[in-house]
Amino acid sequence: MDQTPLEPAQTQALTPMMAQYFEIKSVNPGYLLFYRMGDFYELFFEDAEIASAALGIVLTKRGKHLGEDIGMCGVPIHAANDYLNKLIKLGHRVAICEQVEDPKEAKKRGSKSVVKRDVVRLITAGTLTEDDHLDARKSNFLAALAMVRHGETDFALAWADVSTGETFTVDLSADQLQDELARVDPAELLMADATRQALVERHLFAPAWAGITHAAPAESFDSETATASLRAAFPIGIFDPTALSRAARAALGAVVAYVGESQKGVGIALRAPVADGSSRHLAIDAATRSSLELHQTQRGLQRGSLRQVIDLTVTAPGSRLLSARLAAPLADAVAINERLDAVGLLAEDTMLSGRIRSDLKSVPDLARALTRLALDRGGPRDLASIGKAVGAAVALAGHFTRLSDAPTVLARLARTLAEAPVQMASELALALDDELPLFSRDGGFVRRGYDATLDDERALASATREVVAALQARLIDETDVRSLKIRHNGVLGYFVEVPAAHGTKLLEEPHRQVFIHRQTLANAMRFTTTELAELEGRIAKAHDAALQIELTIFARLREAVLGRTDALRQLADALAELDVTAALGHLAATRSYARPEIDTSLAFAIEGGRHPVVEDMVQAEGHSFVANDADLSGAEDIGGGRLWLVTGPNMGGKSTFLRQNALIAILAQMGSYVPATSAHIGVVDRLFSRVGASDDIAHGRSTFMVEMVETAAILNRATRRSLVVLDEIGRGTATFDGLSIAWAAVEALHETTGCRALFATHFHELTSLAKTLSRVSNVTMKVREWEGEVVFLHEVGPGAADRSYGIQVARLAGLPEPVLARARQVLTVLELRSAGTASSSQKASVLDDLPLFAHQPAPKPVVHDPVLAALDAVRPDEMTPKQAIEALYELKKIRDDARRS
Ligand SMILES: Nc1ncnc2c1ncn2[C@@H]1O[C@H](COP(=O)(O)OP(=O)(O)OP(=O)(O)O)[C@@H](O)[C@H]1O
Repeated sequence: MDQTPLEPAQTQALTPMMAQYFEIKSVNPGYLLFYRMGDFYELFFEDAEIASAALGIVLTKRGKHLGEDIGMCGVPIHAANDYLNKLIKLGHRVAICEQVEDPKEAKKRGSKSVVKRDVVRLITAGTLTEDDHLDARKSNFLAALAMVRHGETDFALAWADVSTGETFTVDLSADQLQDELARVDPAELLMADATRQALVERHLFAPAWAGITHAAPAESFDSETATASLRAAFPIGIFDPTALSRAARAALGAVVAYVGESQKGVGIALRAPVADGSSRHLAIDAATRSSLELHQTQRGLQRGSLRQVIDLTVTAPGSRLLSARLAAPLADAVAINERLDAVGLLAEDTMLSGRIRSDLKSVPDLARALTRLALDRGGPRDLASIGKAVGAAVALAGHFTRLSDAPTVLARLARTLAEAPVQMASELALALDDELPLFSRDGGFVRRGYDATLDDERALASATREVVAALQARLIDETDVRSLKIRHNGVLGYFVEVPAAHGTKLLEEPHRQVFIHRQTLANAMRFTTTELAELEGRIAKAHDAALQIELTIFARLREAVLGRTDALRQLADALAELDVTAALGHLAATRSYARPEIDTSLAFAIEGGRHPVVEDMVQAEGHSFVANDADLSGAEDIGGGRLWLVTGPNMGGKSTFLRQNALIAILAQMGSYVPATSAHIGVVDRLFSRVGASDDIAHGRSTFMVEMVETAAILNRATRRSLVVLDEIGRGTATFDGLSIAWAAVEALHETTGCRALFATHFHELTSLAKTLSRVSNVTMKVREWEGEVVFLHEVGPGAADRSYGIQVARLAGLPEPVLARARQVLTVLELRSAGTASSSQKASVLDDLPLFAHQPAPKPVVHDPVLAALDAVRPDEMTPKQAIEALYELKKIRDDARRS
């Protein structure tokens, strides 16, 4: 244990340890340095201040540097993971600096010499591999954004989940950046300073990136250097870096460099990159993702998101794949139908899907275990996980044998499962014990009977323990101390212990020839003997020998596993895909979802559609969800898809109806059945949904400004194949401006874009557009008025609402009655005025008081009352009875006079 104090600097010279600290710190800028000292990681100077504040641990001092106190705080090794987790979640990066030699070696160089230390690993949000740090059901991506300029500016994004090895690249134009990053949702984003600056200048740097972005040196984005490093990182033959664009090469190069640097020479375990062309996917922009609450609600919660409702997977990798599919539904009818065929079979054959799901439950996270082994960070439990996964795959493959005509996807999965490396798995099952330690260095993980030499060494070790017992019995006999015991602890090793009362006996002749005193405690005395020391040596040797054999076996098994990396990765993919398929089948079967008909038409015909999340909530409250139809189907020859104008009262269910149709499109295209009785959807290329406004105060944009920027994006980017779902465009400004903008937007969507669209509005004037625009129809959310109350039927029917029932809703919300009464009064006059039937006195009496907030009830005029004034003047305590009677008469007289006047 190296506890060399940081001596107060008498001169400006550094102590050797501080010199070492500064040297290591200077090559790892931007990282909190966890500097190993004995059983602690210590942090110094500013790092200590940051960590103590972030972790709530005590900031102490340790010596001085340049006359100033050196701040210090430390975390114990055994609890370091928890502290690391906290720091990483707060966006910090940590360099782990270990002692890389035995302190005894350092001592040999002189008593003042410092133990050699080096950084063995950089821990950052995007490069985590341990289960302790990772969310099992979430991918953890490190992304790098590269920018190259040659006339036009090109961008590319590369991203990798270091824990599973999955790696992707995509080329992007400037206007795709925000959407793609919202899809990938990286834990850490790298870019060169110049790129960041250029993005900021062009208003392309999204505020959400600030917390996850780290600067990477420009050199690591060099596409030429990258070519060489990529060739080294990925096996030739599987991947050719020159097939990538310059930008993609640069981005991938930066990912590889950063991962390599973070693992400090242990190597990188990434899979051959997949070019993830965004044209394969249904494009969903960042605002749509957040408005539809796909992965989390707008308040950042999992509960209430679409994912939470549809994720019935039973394994963590399955859940990650489902999440990825939800983030990137397909845009290719053939591929979607292939997925649906597989889901369909499992939805119908509930026996089969039940068996599959029950077998999958015990399948461990193969991909992450494999990566840990590849990075030499894995232990016996990772080996066992792999064996278990292979074993389960074989059992799962068995379920498919009776299927004669399996859908393409299931047939492919069944083939991969059947090809699982069974022999390797049986070897693992033979070798590994049932109870396993976390680390191989702890030993005791090889099953008895697997290796004869190991069994011999173990027998020797336990035999020597029996010899210890025999020695104890002999020593008791020889000394006649019945309470003599041979014990063991970490400091002394084996020793003889006798109660204090007998200690002196052993210090005297003849026993002092045999017993060597080691320690005196309050009530015991400890000794050793030459024989015991020898025995201890033999036990340690046998134990060491056994451990060495176990480590060799571990290394061999690890090599065998890594030799099958490709097959195992494919197996991991297949298991995850099977889980997703079975989960979607289960979802379809248990929630009455229907298979959507997917083709390349411009159809969008939903019968009995439901909102998957609101349905759950409404049902939980004991109500039933009202299903609604939508038909936006169009055709090229009539100019495109249809546009429904949805009017209706507040709280009537407009937003729910709009959102449910967008969600049905997403579910259908990710290859899931949908909450409807039937659905026919011509593949949508882009989905835009603006339901529910949000401020972007952090970005200095008002609600209205955000709405206009987003509307502009839709009008500029939507195509005939798109689905646009818009809620109350134009409400954030003056009525006429808002109405005009909404009016023009509907016209543009109808005349120019021709996309399928739902447009909810409170501007009832818009409904007259249905008369002039051929593909526009009016629908309304039905309500019934009952005893002055409004009853929401949540039912969509043809026609236009004539009123919004805003005041009734305000009443439900608890607005004070006087305000409601006044609102009713104003509303009546406004309605009469717009109908041109208000009388002049109505206009004068109410409208003069507009705008609304000028209507506070006028204070009552202060009327001078002479009786009250006279009464005020009366001083009863100062009056005689006679005066009192006179005052009474006077008051009555004043009252009578006042009445007369
Ligand atoms: N189809 C439905 N069946 C049953 N309940 C529904 C249905 N649609 C909506 N609701 C219920 O009505 C509530 C209000 O719905 P929603 O937010 O869609 O109304 P809205 O018309 O958009 O209101 P606003 O115009 O005030 O935003 C929902 O939270 C839900 O509880």
